[in-house]
Amino acid sequence: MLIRLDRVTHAFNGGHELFQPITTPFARGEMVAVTGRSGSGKSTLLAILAGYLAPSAGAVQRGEDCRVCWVAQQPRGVAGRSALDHVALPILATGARRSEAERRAGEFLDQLGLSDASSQPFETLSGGQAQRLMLAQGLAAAPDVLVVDEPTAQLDHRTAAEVDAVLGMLAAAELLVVVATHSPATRASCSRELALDHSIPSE
Ligand SMILES: Nc1ncnc2c1ncn2[C@@H]1O[C@H](COP(=O)(O)OP(=O)(O)OP(=O)(O)O)[C@@H](O)[C@H]1O
Repeated sequence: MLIRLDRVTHAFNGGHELFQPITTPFARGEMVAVTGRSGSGKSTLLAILAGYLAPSAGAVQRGEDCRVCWVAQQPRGVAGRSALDHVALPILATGARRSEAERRAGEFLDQLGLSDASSQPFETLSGGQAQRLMLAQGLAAAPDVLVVDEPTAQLDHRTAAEVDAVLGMLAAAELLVVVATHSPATRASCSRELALDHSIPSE
């Protein structure tokens, strides 16, 4: 077990609880979809899982040395820097030599089908390539848990399908992947779903 939620929910600033209390374990190799209408608390739950936000109710248990990486909804990168540079950065941050960091970054790019875009500047990547680059960068940080917020929201059908396939592959690599999504296709590629639809009304 990597993370366990015990009767976790959240209310901002003394307001209403966003979703009914959740009790569930999360293990390696799982790919969990967090679903629900807009405002149901998907991003909030991701932030709780990532440890960025303490829930207003319930308890979160996290395995020792559980490394979490957050992949944001909007790909963010540095114009003028190559795809390879973006993935090498978290590896360099661990103290690796540049040659070693670039070799390993190349492997992550390859895994995500981005080998051909390795030397392309960030701003020339397509939406799908940029989203996959964010996943490659997240992986390069060697996390146990990859938290992914709406990875396919901005993508066309075909590119979204590519990203969904990649997410499934990551979970198969013994990571825990938790993905907030509105997409039925993304949900279908997950091993289970946490539906926040039965949220508590504000009245
Ligand atoms: N820091 C905050 N302070 C107060 N309220 C917040 C804060 N962050 C989010 N909220 C509110 O909490 C509710 C849930 O937000 P959240 O972003 O978790 O929903 P979501 O399900 O991810 O929505 P979407 O699908 O639109 O991304 C919303 O009503 C939002 O306005």
